[in-house]
Amino acid sequence: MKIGFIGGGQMAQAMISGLLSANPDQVINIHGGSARTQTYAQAHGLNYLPTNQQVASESDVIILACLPQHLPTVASEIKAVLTKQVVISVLGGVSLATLNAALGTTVAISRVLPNTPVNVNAGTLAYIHNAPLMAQPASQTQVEDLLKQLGATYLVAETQFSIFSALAGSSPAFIDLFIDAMAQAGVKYGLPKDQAVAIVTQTMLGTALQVQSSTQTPRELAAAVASPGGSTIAGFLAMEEYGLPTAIVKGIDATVAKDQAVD
Ligand SMILES: NC(=O)C1=CN([C@@H]2O[C@H](COP(=O)(O)OP(=O)(O)OC[C@H]3O[C@@H](n4cnc5c(N)ncnc54)[C@H](O)[C@@H]3O)[C@@H](O)[C@H]2O)C=CC1
Ligand SMILES: O=C(O)[C@@H]1CCC=N1
Repeated sequence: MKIGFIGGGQMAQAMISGLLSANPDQVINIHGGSARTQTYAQAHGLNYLPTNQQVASESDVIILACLPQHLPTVASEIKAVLTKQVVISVLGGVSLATLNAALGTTVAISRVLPNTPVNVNAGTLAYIHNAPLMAQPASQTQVEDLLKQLGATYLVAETQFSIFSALAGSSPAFIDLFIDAMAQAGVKYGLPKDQAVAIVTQTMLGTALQVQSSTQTPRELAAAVASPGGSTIAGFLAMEEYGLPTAIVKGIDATVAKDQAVD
């Protein structure tokens, strides 16, 4: 199976890194809007093609990884050569209806929302297939198997894509912000920044594994950390007083609103 990427930016590179780790022999065609994609392709042993149309005609699965605003141009370039290929779109906020209107109503399309940890095969990905793809069980399995190489996959209703995008697609940025803020506090108290980042990251990994394997809720696990009269409850209450939980929900509200405004 040949995979073709249209767009060679952050998300394409993260997916390519994950796909090649899972299968170093994977054939990947690619075209992007700038010369940088060609340089990137050469450095990673990809097959750089001079047009989006060639990527589309020479691939079995086409991954649309350009920006949402590039869709009309890209669709006009590839539409004529779409026959049996399956299209995976990772365009944030762009519905299957819009994709079908741009690419043709008979084209098999999967709308996918990945996140950057796909680059270490630890992504969180939402997917939903359109009717033509639903009518092709073998192609459906092909797409789902491809996505599973990149991380945990969730079949998500289209109405839930915006909140999924905020909680999984955008949240690596929010979590990076949290890690960095904690590490800054570490620096304030004399730790070297890299050591502080390593300590916070390891703690986050451990906590995530604990939440995943526990029957207790995150609130209950937090309560177990906060010894009566101890230091944790003092910090916890100060974070609440300064609005950390509200700030997070407001951030998610803004993220969802922006995503919903794309289509
Ligand atoms: N970065 C992320 O964490 C996530 C991104 N996405 C989606 O992935 C898509 C790409 O986002 P990023 O990689 O972050 O942006 P980016 O700006 O890093 O990459 C965009 C790419 O599209 C290319 N491009 C521009 N015009 C083109 C054209 N006419 N034909 C082919 N390629 C063209 C650019 O050269 C660039 O390589 C977006 O639709 C975004 O919503 C989805 C989930 C997460
Ligand atoms: O920022 C964005 O628009 C994309 C969608 C989710 C993550 N990155």
